[in-house]
Amino acid sequence: MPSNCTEHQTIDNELSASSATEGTAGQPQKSQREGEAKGASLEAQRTNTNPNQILLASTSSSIDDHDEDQLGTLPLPLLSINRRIPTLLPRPVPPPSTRVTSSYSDDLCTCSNCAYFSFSSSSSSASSTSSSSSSATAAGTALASAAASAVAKKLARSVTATSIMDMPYNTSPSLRVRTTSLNQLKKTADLAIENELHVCPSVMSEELRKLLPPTSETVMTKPFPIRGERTIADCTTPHVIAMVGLPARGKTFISKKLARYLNWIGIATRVFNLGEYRRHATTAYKSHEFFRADNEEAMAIRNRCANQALHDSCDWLLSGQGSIAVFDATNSTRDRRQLIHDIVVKQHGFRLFFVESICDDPQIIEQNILEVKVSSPDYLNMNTELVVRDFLQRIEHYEERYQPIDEVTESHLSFMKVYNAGKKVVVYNNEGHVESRIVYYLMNIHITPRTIYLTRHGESEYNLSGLIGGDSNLSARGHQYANALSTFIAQQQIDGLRVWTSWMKRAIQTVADVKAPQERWKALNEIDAGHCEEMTYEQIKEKFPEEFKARDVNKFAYRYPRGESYEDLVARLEPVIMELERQGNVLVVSHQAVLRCLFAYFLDKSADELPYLYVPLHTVIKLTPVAYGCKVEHIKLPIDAVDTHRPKPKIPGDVSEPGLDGLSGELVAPDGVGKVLIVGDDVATATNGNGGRVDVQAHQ
Ligand SMILES: O=P(O)(O)OC[C@H]1O[C@@](CO)(OP(=O)(O)O)[C@@H](O)[C@@H]1O
Repeated sequence: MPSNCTEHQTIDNELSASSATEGTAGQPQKSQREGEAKGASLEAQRTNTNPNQILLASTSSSIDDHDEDQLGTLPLPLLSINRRIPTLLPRPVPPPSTRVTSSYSDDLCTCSNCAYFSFSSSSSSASSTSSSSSSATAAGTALASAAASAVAKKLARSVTATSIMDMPYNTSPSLRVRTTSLNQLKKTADLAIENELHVCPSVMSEELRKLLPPTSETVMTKPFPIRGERTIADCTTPHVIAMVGLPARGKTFISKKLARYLNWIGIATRVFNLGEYRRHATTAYKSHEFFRADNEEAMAIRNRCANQALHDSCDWLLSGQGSIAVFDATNSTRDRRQLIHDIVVKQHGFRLFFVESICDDPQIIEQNILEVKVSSPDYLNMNTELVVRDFLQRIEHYEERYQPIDEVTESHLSFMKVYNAGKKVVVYNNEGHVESRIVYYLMNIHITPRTIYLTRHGESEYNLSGLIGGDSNLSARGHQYANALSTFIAQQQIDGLRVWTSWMKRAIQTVADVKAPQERWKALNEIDAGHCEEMTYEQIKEKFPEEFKARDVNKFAYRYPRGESYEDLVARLEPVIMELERQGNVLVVSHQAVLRCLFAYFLDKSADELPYLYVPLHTVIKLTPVAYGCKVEHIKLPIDAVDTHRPKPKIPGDVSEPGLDGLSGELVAPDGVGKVLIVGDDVATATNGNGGRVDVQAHQ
């Protein structure tokens, strides 16, 4: 867009700023190949420096038992009030030469507002540095009139005959609808309003503007921010989520699960578990006596640990490393909560949200003790019965002082109460986007035992020829897998199983014989490779070498021209995860990239690891929730298939390094995620555990 028009310059600047804050915008158009290599490496640097791209793995171990309520009488160490409140997820702004201000920047404006014309590239740097807003010079005007017809022609061409490759790259999936609108636009261009199309977008009618292809500007319309995009001010304020509740009420379960979810959607979150602080500070735990209110020595230790954990949570947020700290402790007295409020809200200006877990169902409590307390380091080598007895006494000590959050006396707090693992939920003073998402997520999770089965479709015709994307049929071996899968599923006798597939033929054909209710999810469709659809990796490298290299540099953030990135996929899959959380037993039949995203959610994998997770064909991944983690079993059904896994090459863009040969019987996943269970020809025998190898990893 010409930038010496004041109006345009403003828009340019906005767009530049917006490009700079978006994780995916700013890729040069085809005509600017010169700058692409540089742009790609800058993009990589830029995304690498975005802390939000690096999902923080929870530092908490599988250890639970943080139920260290405190009296809240000791003052917490004073933290500096003047410390910087971090603007989360800072993103260095790329130099102007690499910015693309707008997808219209190639277009020439003939509107009366503009006195500047340029036939050159879309990069804003040259024009923005050389121009001034008042430079409606006579020369410019003369040039304008001389060029007017050429401009009109060029615009007409660009509107009516824009090839897909000339379309802007920075399209978000949520906006894909606009691509379709372009066709409408082309038709419209033939009609009477052609003249209007020749004006710059800033002076176009709102109606017409809506039909133009998406730009970095329109990325803002995403339903919620994803990694690297902080379009909602609420997300820039650090949050402390403080748990509340008696011991064995599932606080650690909620904390860890919530952190895993938030990290997965791109909000860096870390759990600060008080039990771990206490165990680190002392090995003095001998029995429930430690938690008696009149045990002064122990109480002093507990208070010190609580102070330290809260202090560390705030420090971590202040350091800018993360956005949400989950303070996993009982926080079961009013005084303690007030103290947390004073530190978190009054002193630091952070947001504070309490999540109280209330449970009076003895079965749930007992199950919790048996599942996670028995294996706690507090009870090493202790007989289960003694553990249960000791723990119940520990709970009694807490009950003496426990004050549930009170709507009247603590009306200034924001909180939610979860009763009996989600039977009832109360939300009070809920504020802002982040809290709403937390509430929504916690309303959807449940603790009923169930199993999730993930599998890719059977081998497809495109898999055989190495083509990515498309919508091809199953190969002959793919059909064999479909048969084997239906046999396997039938043998598992899974209660109330539901089958979810993408809309792709290869996925639907794979479950043709599976006897269970089926649902098709468009959200489960494979990553959209845009211009690279139906090409082999070699062809992409040949035709778009810079693009191919850029993907290897940062595969998670890389967005295919007119297609999607893994980052986009995660955003697209959030509703699927939410619904999976609500369901019982589900078989999900989808695709390599999509299943990597789902798998990463369950295994708490970082954005760096996610795009390289090993999800081979003809293998069922069985996920069973256990304690705070997930048991993973890879069950390879005995039908050969090609291996479509392309490991991260040492040199970006290198296709010479071979992937794994799926036929060679490689057992261990290349990235160490899970192991492979090879079942013999007799699926029934092997999967019943009487034959074959069972290699299982539990991920906490
Ligand atoms: O992100 P990468 O590693 O390219 O993997 C995704 C690719 O996997 C493929 C196969 O190469 O998935 P699938 O066969 O499961 O549909 C492609 O369609 C898809 O583009």
